[in-house]
Amino acid sequence: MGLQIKQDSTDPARVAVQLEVTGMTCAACAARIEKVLTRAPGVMRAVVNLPMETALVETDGSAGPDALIRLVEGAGFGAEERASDASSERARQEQADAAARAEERRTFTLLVFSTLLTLPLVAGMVTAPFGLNLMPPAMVQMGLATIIQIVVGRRFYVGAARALAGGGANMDVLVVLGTTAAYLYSAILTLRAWPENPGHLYFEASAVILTLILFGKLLETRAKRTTTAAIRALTELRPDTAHRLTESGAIETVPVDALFPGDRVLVKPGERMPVDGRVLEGGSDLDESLVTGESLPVAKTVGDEVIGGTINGSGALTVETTALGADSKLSAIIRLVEAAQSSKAPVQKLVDKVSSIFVPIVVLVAIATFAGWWLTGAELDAAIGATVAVLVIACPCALGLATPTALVAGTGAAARAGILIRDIEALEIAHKVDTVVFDKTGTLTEGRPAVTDIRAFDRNDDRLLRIAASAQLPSEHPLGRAMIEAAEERGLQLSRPSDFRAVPGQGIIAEIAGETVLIGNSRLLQAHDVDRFMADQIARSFAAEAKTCATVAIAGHAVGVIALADTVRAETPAGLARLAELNVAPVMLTGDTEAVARTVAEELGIEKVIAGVPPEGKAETVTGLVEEGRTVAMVGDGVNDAPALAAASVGIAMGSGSEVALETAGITLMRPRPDLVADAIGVSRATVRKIRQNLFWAFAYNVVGIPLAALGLLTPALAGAAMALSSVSVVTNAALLRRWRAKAQ
Ligand SMILES: Nc1ncnc2c1ncn2[C@@H]1O[C@H](COP(=O)(O)OP(=O)(O)OP(=O)(O)O)[C@@H](O)[C@H]1O
Ligand SMILES: [Cu+2]
Ligand SMILES: [Mg+2]
Repeated sequence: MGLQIKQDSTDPARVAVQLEVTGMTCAACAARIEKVLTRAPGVMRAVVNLPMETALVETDGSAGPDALIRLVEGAGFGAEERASDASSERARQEQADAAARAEERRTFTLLVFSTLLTLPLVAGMVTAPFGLNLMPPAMVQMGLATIIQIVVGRRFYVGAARALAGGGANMDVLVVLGTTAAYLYSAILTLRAWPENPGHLYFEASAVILTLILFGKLLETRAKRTTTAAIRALTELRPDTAHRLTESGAIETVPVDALFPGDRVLVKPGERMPVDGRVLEGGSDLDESLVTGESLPVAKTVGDEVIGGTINGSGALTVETTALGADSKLSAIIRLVEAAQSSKAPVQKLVDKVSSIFVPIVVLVAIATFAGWWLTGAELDAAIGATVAVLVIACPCALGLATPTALVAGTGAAARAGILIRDIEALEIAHKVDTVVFDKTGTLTEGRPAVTDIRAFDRNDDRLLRIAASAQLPSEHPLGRAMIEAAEERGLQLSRPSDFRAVPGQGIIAEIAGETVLIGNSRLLQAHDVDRFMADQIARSFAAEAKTCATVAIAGHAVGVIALADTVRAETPAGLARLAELNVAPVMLTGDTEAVARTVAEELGIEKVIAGVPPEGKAETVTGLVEEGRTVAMVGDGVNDAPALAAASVGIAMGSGSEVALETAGITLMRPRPDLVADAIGVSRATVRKIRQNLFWAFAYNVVGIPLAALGLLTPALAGAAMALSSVSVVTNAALLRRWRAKAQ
C-alpha cells in the first residue's frame, strides 16, 4: 500500500490556535491577515477562512493566543480566541447530560422521601375497609403533610410564581391551587378542633397528588433523555485523536483539534474517521450507517469523499482533511437535528395558547363547583373535596407533553434512517403532501449519463467526439463530462477551447481553432439559426430508447449528434410504488426533451411529465403546482435545484448532504435513494398521527374528568393519580415512535 509506519509519536510542542476574526470584507483582507500571522515568530502555518470568519494558526507553542490577537488587531481587524470546536461541543453536551442526570437523581431522592412520608397518610385509607384504623393522629398527619407541602411543593410554588409573574398560567398554578386548598383546609380544621379529633381531613390528598406528580415528572425526564440519546450518540462518534502523516512520512498521534484542513491523516482498519476528507491512498469499506442510515458497507477508493464519524473497514486509508469540527458534516447534522427538536411546532404554539386560556377557565369552574356544593347545603368538607379534585384533574400537563415528546421521538427515528428534518414545520407539512415533483436527472436516474451512440454526418465519429469533448472540457454538466469520458476511453487527444460559455438548460458555446462550436439541444440550435431538421429526426428516433441527444454544430452548421443514456436508479420503481400506496402523485420535472422524458416516465409509470423546463423555470413550475392547491414536495439533488426546493411546500434534498442543500431543504435525505421520499412522508405521517392521538387523549381526559370531579365522583387523591397516569401514557405513546423503521433498507 506504500504506507510505512515509522513511528507513533505525539508532538506536544505543536499547538493550534483558533481565532474568530471580525472586520474582514474581502479575500484581500483574509490574505493580509494570513500574511501577518504567517510571518509572526513561532507560527508555522496560518489559514484564514473568510466566510467562516476564522483563523486557524499552528504554532510551536511560543506564540500565544494573545500575541496573535494583537497582531490581527494591529492589522486593523478584530480578533477573539475561539474555543476549540470539537471539544467545546462535547463539553457542552456532557455538561447538559450531567445536569440532566443530577436533576433526575435529585427528583428520585425527593420521590423516595415523599413516598415514605405519604405512606402513613394513606395507611388509614387502605386499612379502613378491613376494620382497622391505622390513621395517625391529626397532629402527626399535619406534620407529615407540612413537610411534603414545603419540601416537595417548593418547585411547584416556584414554577407557578414564575408563570404568574410572566403573565401566564401553567399546570403548576393548578397543582399549587389544588394542593394548597386541600392542605390549608385540613390544617385549619385540625388546629380549630385541637385537642379534639377533627372530622374528615384531606392531608393525604395533597401529599398523594404531589408525590404522584413528582413520579410523573421523573418518568417524563427519563423518557425525554432516552429519546434524545440517539442524537447524542452522534456526537460521540468523533474520535479524540488522529494519526497525522508528517511531511517526512512519519506518523504522529495528535488531538483532532490540532488538525488543519489539508492535513493528511492515516485511518487504520476498524478506526473511526476523525475528519471529513478525501481518500488519497488505499481502499476500504466504510460503515456509514450512523451518519447516513445506509446499512451496507460503502466501498471507498482514491478520490472518494469520506465523512468524519464513519467506521473504517478492513483497509488502511490515507485521507486529506477537508473539514473539521464545527465545519464538518457530522456537526452540521447534529446542529440540524438539535435545532429541529427544540423548534416550536405551530401546533405547540396553539397548545400554549389554549393552556393560557384554559387555566383561568378551570379556576372559574372550581369556584363554581365550590359555590354549587355550598349553596345546595352540602358539608364544607364535600365542597372542598370536589373543588380540589377539579383543580387537580384539570391540570393540562399531558397536553403540554403531547407534541414535544412525539416530535423528539419522530425526528430522532428519522435521523437514524438518514432522513434529516430541518424544522418541525417541514415535518408537519410533509404529512399532507399529495404531489411529489422529482427532478429527472440525478434524482430518478443515477445522474451519470454515458455516451451510447455517435452519428457524425460525415461518418467520422472519432473526429466528432474529439471536437465535442474538447469543447466540453471546461463544462461541469454531466452530459459534458460523459462526452469527455467517452473520448478518453477511445484515447482521443483533446485540447482546451480558447473560449467557453455554458447556456443553462440549452448547452454550450465554445471556440476551437477559430471556429464556433455549439453543442446542445434544439433550443440552442434555434437560438443560433442552425438548421435543425436532420438533428431533430435523429433525436426523435433515439428518444424512443430514452436517450438524450446533443447536436454538435460547427460554424453554424450541424455536423452530428451524440446520444447519451442515463440509468434509472435501482430504487426508483419501489419508491414510486410506495408513493402510490400513500396516495401521492409523482410528477417528473426535467430540462430534457418531452420525448425522452415521456419514454422514461412511461417505463416508470409516471403520468405527469413537465419537460423542457430551463433551470430558472423549475421554481416557477413548482409554484404553479402549489397555486393549484396541491401540497408539493420537490425532490432534487441539491445545489442547482435550490430555488425549486425553496418554492415547494417542502423541499427534499437528496443524496449530496451538501451544506447548501442542508440549508435550503426542509428535509435532507442522506442517501441518494428515491424510496426514502416515501419514508420521509411516512415518518411525518406517523409523527403527526402520534401528536393527534396524544392531544386527543390529553383533552379527552380533561373533558371527562372535570365534570366527574365537579360532581364529587372523584376523590382528590384519585384525580392526582389520573393526572399522573395521563402524562405517563402520553410520554409512553410518543416513545413508541422510536420503533419506527424506514422501509428503504
Ligand atoms: N454541457 C452540455 N452539453 C450538451 N447539452 C447540454 C449541456 N448542458 C445542457 N444541455 C442541454 O440542455 C438540456 C437541459 O439541461 P439541464 O441541465 O437544464 O437539465 P438536465 O440536468 O439534463 O435534466 P434535469 O432537469 O432532469 O436535471 C439537456 O438535456 C441538454 O440537452
Ligand atoms: Cu399535571
Ligand atoms: Mg439536473
